[in-house]
Amino acid sequence: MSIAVLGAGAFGSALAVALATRGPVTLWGRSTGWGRENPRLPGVTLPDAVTVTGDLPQATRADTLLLALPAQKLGAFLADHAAHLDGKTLVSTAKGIDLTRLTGPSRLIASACPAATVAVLTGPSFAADIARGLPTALTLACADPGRGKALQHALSTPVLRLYRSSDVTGAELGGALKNVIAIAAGTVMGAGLGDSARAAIITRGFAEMTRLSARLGARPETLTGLSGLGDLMLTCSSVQSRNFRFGHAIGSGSDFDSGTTVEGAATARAVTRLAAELDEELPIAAMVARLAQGAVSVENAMEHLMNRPLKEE
Ligand SMILES: NC(=O)c1ccc[n+]([C@@H]2O[C@H](COP(=O)([O-])OP(=O)(O)OC[C@H]3O[C@@H](n4cnc5c(N)ncnc54)[C@H](O)[C@@H]3O)[C@@H](O)[C@H]2O)c1
Ligand SMILES: O=P(O)(O)OC[C@H](O)CO
Repeated sequence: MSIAVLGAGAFGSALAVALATRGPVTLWGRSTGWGRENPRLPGVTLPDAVTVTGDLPQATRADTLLLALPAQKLGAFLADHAAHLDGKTLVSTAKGIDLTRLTGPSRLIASACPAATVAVLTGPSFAADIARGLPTALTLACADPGRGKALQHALSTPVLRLYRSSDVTGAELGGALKNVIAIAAGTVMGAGLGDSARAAIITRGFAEMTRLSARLGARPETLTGLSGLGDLMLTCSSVQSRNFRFGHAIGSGSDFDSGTTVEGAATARAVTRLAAELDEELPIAAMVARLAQGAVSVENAMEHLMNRPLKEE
């Protein structure tokens, strides 16, 4: 299997570093003038086995392409480059729901590249941890069991352990939705509301994740696996998380660099629209969407969530 990573941000670069321990990897990016150390992944020198290129036709000669672009950029990228991508094995690593089409990456890929094999690589993993070779376990989801097994073996390393799933919908929803709840958890901590409040928001957020995912056809056990609960735990508890830090800035009224990729902000809006279409109530996600747009104060958001009608758990 020949492998290229498309998207030379923090995660694409980290995956290239990890997979280069197994053999040659091509890393494609729009701008690659930074040489062997990507500013999005500071302190990491790309090994010789990684070929960095800005030439997409060259990169897409590989049969397996890992798509490491932000979710809101993926649709346009696929539309622009479908001729180079269709027919390949395309593995999405994006954790978000497209705001215009209200679908996850797998359906975006399938509609732009109908002859491609689609897979999703997701789960608890900070780019910096993967690049440093720290032990990490992820989910590799592919509807085709044979192809899924081949990918699982080709993309695992002694420190990057992949579990296989055929539930593509569940795997990608877990990764997208946990980012929304991480913003909520960060907001709680930034506002100084305490660890108990964070536990409550994570737990009730997870209930929203499982409810929406079930409506969209995900298997419940996928949500309790690495791609759902596992990633939720990581992202809601670490300042390494950009979604958590974004929420923390909202809660504490601090500035936040708008150039940072924060998938949960747009995904909260997408989820709110999706929930309305499905007549499903997701109060935390809805509040995150409003907080992220500055449409409600933290105080009013918390008051609203705490004073909803009392209900059964
Ligand atoms: N960073 C992590 O720890 C991590 C871990 C797991 C999954 N992810 C997921 O990976 C995805 C990418 O995140 P990241 O951390 O690499 O973000 P990043 O901000 O570090 O990098 C994004 C990259 O995408 C490129 N890009 C944006 N639009 C593009 C386009 N139209 N064409 C080509 N390139 C384009 C940018 O130039 C940039 O290099 C996100 O969905 C994220 O949730 C990230
Ligand atoms: O930095 P974040 O919040 O985008 O999280 C990165 C990964 O998704 C964690 O698994």
